[in-house]
Amino acid sequence: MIEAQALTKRYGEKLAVDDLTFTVKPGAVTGFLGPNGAGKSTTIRMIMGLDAPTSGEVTVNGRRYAEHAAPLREVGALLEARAVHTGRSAYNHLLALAVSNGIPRRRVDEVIGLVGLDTAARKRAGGFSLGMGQRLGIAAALLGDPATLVLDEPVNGLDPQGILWIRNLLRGLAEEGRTVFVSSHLMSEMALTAEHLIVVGRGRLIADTSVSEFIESASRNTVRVRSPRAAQLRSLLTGPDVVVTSTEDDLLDVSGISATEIGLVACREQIPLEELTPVRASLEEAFMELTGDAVEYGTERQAS
Ligand SMILES: Nc1ncnc2c1ncn2[C@@H]1O[C@H](COP(=O)(O)OP(=O)(O)OP(=O)(O)O)[C@@H](O)[C@H]1O
Repeated sequence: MIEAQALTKRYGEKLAVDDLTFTVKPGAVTGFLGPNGAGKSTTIRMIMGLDAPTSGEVTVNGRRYAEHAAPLREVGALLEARAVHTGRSAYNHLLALAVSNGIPRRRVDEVIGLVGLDTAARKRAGGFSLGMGQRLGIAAALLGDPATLVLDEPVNGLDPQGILWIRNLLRGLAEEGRTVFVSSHLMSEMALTAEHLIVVGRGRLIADTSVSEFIESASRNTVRVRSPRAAQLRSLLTGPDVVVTSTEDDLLDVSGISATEIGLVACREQIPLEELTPVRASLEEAFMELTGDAVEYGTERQAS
């Protein structure tokens, strides 16, 4: 559990984090979203005790980071999305961390297995690809078997397999009952990984909502329908909320009625369909809409 209470960080004139209050609960992946410069990394650094708040506070599992006797056992973090540059093998890197934190040696083998680095563990970590470096970083975060995990932009620069792997891993860790807090500026990725979202802009809280609520509220979902008898189908799609637009003779963009209902109407009237696609592409747009003011405000302020 992570609890921020009126958390504020000022760097000179710059208010990087502005009065943030939120709770990150166990048992779910919570996405921490915001445009560049929104204050995500600063917030994460304060969670991890790497930066002191100007005012307010943030606790992990009920205490400030520095107050934990064995912080690595409470919270694990992946702070930088790049490979570890080290002459040590992955195994020795993890072993050194374990030894200096009083973590038993057998846990090193466990985390290596967990992140799938078995065959590479004895190789020099400096030669790792970005994806392997991420796995090693996550192994280090998991070393103390912490109840809470914090990851700053873990999918940056990863290929699709790497992204899928991280997504499944984070979900699995949340299913085990852990608190998983993961920052990103990619709404689409978070929609697939997280159940809950905390959205910030210009250091301020913009939204604290479930992903499903966010998707529901995110502009109207549409259905793309292609049919050689589009005009006839269009005349049959009626209802108080139904809006149909058309950019091509055989193409309809329909909102206010589900793909299933459209399919049933077409079937009943024996109208052939060549395409029937629910379009949920407005997520990224909705995120831009939500954070747009915050970004514009930032530009204005910086310009003045
Ligand atoms: N040490 C620092 N000194 C001065 N300003 C800082 C410092 N660290 C961050 N800032 C400023 O605080 C604001 C928030 O930065 P932060 O890195 O936390 O944002 P972010 O949401 O993580 O952005 P990004 O997605 O680009 O990483 C930015 O305007 C940044 O320039």
